[in-house]
Amino acid sequence: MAMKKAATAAIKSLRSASSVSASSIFTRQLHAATGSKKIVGVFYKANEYASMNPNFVGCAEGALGIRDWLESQGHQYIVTDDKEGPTCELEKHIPDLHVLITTPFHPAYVTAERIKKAKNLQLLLTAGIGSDHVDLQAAAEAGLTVAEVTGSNVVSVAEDELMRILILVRNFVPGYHQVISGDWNVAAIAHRAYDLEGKTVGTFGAGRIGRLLLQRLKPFNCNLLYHDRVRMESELENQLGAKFEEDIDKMLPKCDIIVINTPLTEKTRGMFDSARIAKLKKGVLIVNNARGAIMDAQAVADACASGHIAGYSGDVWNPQPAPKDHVWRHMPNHAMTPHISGTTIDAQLRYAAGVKDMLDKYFKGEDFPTQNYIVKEGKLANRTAAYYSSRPSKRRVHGRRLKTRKATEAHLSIRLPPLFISLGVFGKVKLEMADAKPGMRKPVFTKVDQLRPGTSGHTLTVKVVSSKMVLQKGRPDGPQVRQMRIAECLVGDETGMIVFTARNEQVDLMKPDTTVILRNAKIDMFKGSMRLAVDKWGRVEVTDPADFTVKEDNNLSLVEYELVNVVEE
Ligand SMILES: NC(=O)c1ccc[n+]([C@@H]2O[C@H](COP(=O)([O-])OP(=O)(O)OC[C@H]3O[C@@H](n4cnc5c(N)ncnc54)[C@H](O)[C@@H]3O)[C@@H](O)[C@H]2O)c1
Repeated sequence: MAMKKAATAAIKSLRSASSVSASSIFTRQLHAATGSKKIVGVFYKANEYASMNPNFVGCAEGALGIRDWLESQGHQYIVTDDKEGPTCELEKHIPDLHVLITTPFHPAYVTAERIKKAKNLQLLLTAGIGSDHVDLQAAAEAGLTVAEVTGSNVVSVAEDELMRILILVRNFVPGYHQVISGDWNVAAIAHRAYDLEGKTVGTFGAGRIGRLLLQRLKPFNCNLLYHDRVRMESELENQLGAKFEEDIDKMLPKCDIIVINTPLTEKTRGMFDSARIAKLKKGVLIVNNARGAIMDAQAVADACASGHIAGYSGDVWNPQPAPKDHVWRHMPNHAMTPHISGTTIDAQLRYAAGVKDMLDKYFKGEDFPTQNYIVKEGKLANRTAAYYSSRPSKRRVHGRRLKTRKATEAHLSIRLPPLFISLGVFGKVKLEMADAKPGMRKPVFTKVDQLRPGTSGHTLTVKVVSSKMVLQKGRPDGPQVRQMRIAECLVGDETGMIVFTARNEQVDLMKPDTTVILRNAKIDMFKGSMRLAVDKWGRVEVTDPADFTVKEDNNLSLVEYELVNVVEE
């Protein structure tokens, strides 16, 4: 009950999300204090399974594989699964912890009350995606930073959704039970088993997971629909073969299968109530790996009982762990599991790497990757404010300067950069953030004019046109431990030119007329324009001179982008 209240409060309190202003809040400076930190992690306990796989880092015993690393730097790291009630282990550490790492799979509900008690708290990290278990408004008011590992388990969830669709369409679960119980009754399965081909599948939400699902569904020759706050670029729509539906209530009744892929917000909480469900096709199948509370639990159970919903599958519940008497455990035609889709071993390694990367940046006073912020030092991140805003008609997106107010969303890359993590005894593991594939991925070379805001993971061959040192701190033989040098370089190929920000040793490589390969480069925005950079996950390599002439009259860094309001109809 307490957990339910906390989650409700988290969303309710966001009603005034857009009214939180930097001046009205008490900001606990994220990077102000140095020295030893007390870090607490709350993860599910694995007991006898903990030692079965050295890469099982997502459990309490595995502790994200960062214990040795943290302790070697003098930090205190406490890990528990005990998260409920006034005497739980987590509660004991609330008054003096600096960082709290939580996960959606075993959510520690971070209520306003807990935040108030946590006087030293600076940073809340979600190992995974979805921070609705945190009272974000209270976190913002306390000046905290909340960040998650955006993109870390999107492939895991999209694959799982595809599996659930097939399980429901084929009426798989009763067949499995027959085998276990010694039965053999083909008719009991076959009378309601179908092919996926030719069915209409609609996703409510087409962000990272929704798009990956559409991509995976394309070869099945379905009729693919999507509804989202913002329409994709038409090129991406064509690639995915999906049709945009502006009105959710016009899309839903067309669907044989509905998949939920939006966050839980004030707007999506309880959206699928009995009235909306009544308007769905009789016999509809629903897959929901997004959040349990997007559904009215009883309405779903009733519709499963009446047959209006012919099958419901997902891994998310409200609350979690689901109580033994949760109505979804006992409704007919369900294929529910505990919250597992986003915590495959591959996903664990990715979100562990993401958490480690953010902690490292936190200790060094560096910013996190922009897309990870949910609340940044007391201010709701743009994305959060847009999703959670109580004003239904507006959304801020990053887009090219547009003549009309109606914009398509800037390309949202679903290819995220590779991450490397040193996992203590497990050694160095190569990780791909979103499109994980075993082994090394062949780099795909990009041309300069294909670069877009908000993208990363680019590999390009460019010539250095010019290089100008803009910052130099510390001498190699000086008292500072670290030297810092930054040069702004113009680099380009036959399609265009862009400013590349070179740091430290990179500066030495960026000599005019040199040809370099920039591996895993990313776009940073500086005063509304794009700049290219290569951080520690990428590489700058000098290569053989290229034979192209740089197209100097197409300087992408001179194109100004702005945040535009997109009016939803
Ligand atoms: N089950 C799991 O293990 C698991 C793992 C990861 C994520 N998730 C859930 O999936 C959700 C989606 O993840 P993602 O990475 O695709 O996020 P995302 O931010 O990339 O995409 C979310 C999409 O939902 C859209 N949206 C938000 N509010 C909307 C509204 N009211 N109406 C229409 N569209 C709306 C956004 O525009 C965006 O395109 C997460 O928020 C999380 O709750 C679950």
